[in-house]
Order: sequence, then structure tokens, then C-alpha cells
Amino acid sequence: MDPPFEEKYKSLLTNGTLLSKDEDDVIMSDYEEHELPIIDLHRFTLSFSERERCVKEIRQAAREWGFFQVVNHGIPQEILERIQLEQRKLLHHPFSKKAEENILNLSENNGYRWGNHTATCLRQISWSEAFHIPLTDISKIGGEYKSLRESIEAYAATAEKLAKEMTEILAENLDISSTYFQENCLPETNYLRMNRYPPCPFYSEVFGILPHTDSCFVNVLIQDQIGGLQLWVNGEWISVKPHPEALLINLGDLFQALSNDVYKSIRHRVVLASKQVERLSLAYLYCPRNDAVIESGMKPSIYRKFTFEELMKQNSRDIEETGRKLGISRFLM
Ligand SMILES: O=C(O)CCC(=O)C(=O)O
Ligand SMILES: [Fe+2]
Repeated sequence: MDPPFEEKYKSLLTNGTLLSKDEDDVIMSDYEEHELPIIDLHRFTLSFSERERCVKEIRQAAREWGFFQVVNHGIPQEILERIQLEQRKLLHHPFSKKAEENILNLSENNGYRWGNHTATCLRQISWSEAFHIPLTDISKIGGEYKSLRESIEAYAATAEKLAKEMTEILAENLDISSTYFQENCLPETNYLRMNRYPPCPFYSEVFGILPHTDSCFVNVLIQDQIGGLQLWVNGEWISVKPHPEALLINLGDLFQALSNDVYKSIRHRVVLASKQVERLSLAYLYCPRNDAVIESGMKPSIYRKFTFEELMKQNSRDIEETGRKLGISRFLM
């Protein structure tokens, strides 16, 4: 079921080629793990002052960390368990089926990705596979995948509510129209990314996912208890300690631009745990329509206004030409 990483990267793995030497290239999976701020959303249902305290904490965590955890988030445990089970089943199909057939019946391609096809050195290998699913296509998933479709529908509805709540809280004092997210982000404009990091014999040499920022407004991330997610904070990589009851929320490039850098889209990566274990994570990427305009109401504006489609196209060109996304730095004034 694993993609043929060893075959594809044979020469890079045997020669141990390391072309560049920057801070991104140092892999350490035995870091001390950090607990990110935990926000208990149950307090939204309590008094006005409890709610206000909670809102303040969310804004502070978003400003200081760009990544935080939420508990009592309102997504039922059974919905979380079911989608993770379905994700595991899907990614455990034989590689040929995932890569060659359009098993999810998506409209543009089969949604399946693995590795990094432009890798020219060890540290550019990403030892992971994923289904990247546009939620606009969800009704097309059928046949033997009906149960997967139902679990996605149930999860997406609850994750959307959470993502919307977070973005609205964060946007409240940013001079953004109160209907901005309602008008631009619809259930079908969001994406689900089901990631799997297969066991890796070269875990101390290659990444699970290369350092990147997310291109959404916010990402609601479920990770299992294996660990390996790292964030670039104050000039160093820190490891995130998994929490069994928490979901992770992180801000993406669109929020950084919309907020004129009040909130940051934090660079993150995944290092691999060991030879024996696989790791799974599930990203719900809260995104707008392609023609949505991203423009901060705050002056002077750091970024020129751009559409979501322009950012996506620029990212694809950058990946093609340089091997990585350059994100919103492309739209700096
Ligand atoms: O697996 C993780 O924890 C992170 C995944 C991720 O960064 C992504 O899908 O964009
Ligand atoms: Fe990410």
C-alpha cells in the first residue's frame, strides 16, 4: 500500500545528497515537545464575561503562535472517530489503486499525491501521501465509498462551523465586513486533505512534509498521537505535543494578508517518528471562492489586493520553478 519511495528516490537515498545547508535542513525528531495554548470553547456557552475572556485568549494565541488547540469544540467524538477510520481505510488501499484510478470520482484529477517529484536532494523528499479533496466534489463520491462520503459530509459540516466561528472572532476588530466570510467561504469552497506518513527507514534523513505555510484562512487539523508536527517559532523549530482531546487550529496565508500581518501564517513541517509507525493527520482547509478578493482594510496595506485564484496559480508556478511555494510574499507591496 505504500508508495514506492525507495525506488523513486534510490540515488538520493544511497548517495545521501544534501545540496543546501540552511536551518530548514536540520532534522531533529527528539526535541522536547511543547504544549500549545489550549482554549476551552465550552466557555462560549457560559456568561458574557466568560465568552469575552475566551475570545481574548483566541486572539492572543493567534497573534503570538498562529497555532493553538481547542477542546470542547463541538465536534462529536463519534464523527471524529469515524472520519479517521475511513481515512485509514482509504489510504490503506493498494498504491496502484490510489495512484491510477480515480477512486473518489473527482472532477479534475484523482486527488492523490505522494512524495515530491521535483526533489533533487535528500531534504527535498517528502515521505508522505495524501488525498486532497475539494468539497465541491463530495456528492460525486459513491459506490463502495458511500461510507467515506457520509463520514466526510458529517465531519465537514461540523468543521465548517468551527472554522467559521474562529475566523469571525479573529476578524472582528480588523476592519473587515462582518459578512465577508459568509459571502466568500461556502461549504463547497473548502478542502479536506487526508495525510498519511508511512513508516520510513530513513526517518532521520527525510521529512514527512517539507516546511510550508497553508494557503487557506484557517486550517482545522486532526492529528493522531504519534507526533512529528513542528512549527517555526522565534527562529527555531519546536515540536507540538499531541493532545488526545484537542483539535489544532492554525492560520493560513489568506488570514495573514487579510489582517495585514496582525495574524501570522506559521511555517510548519512534519518529521517522521520511526521506522515502524505510520502517522495520520487530517486538514480541513477553510478557503474562499476562487474569485474572492483578499484585501486588508488596514492602512498602509502590506500586500496588494489579490484573488484566491491568483495565489493558487502563483503557488503552482513557484512549485514548478523553485520546488516550493513562496505564498503571499509574492503579493507584497
Ligand atoms: O500532518 C500534519 O500534522 C500537518 C499537515 C499539514 O501541514 C498540511 O496538510 O498542510
Ligand atoms: Fe500545512
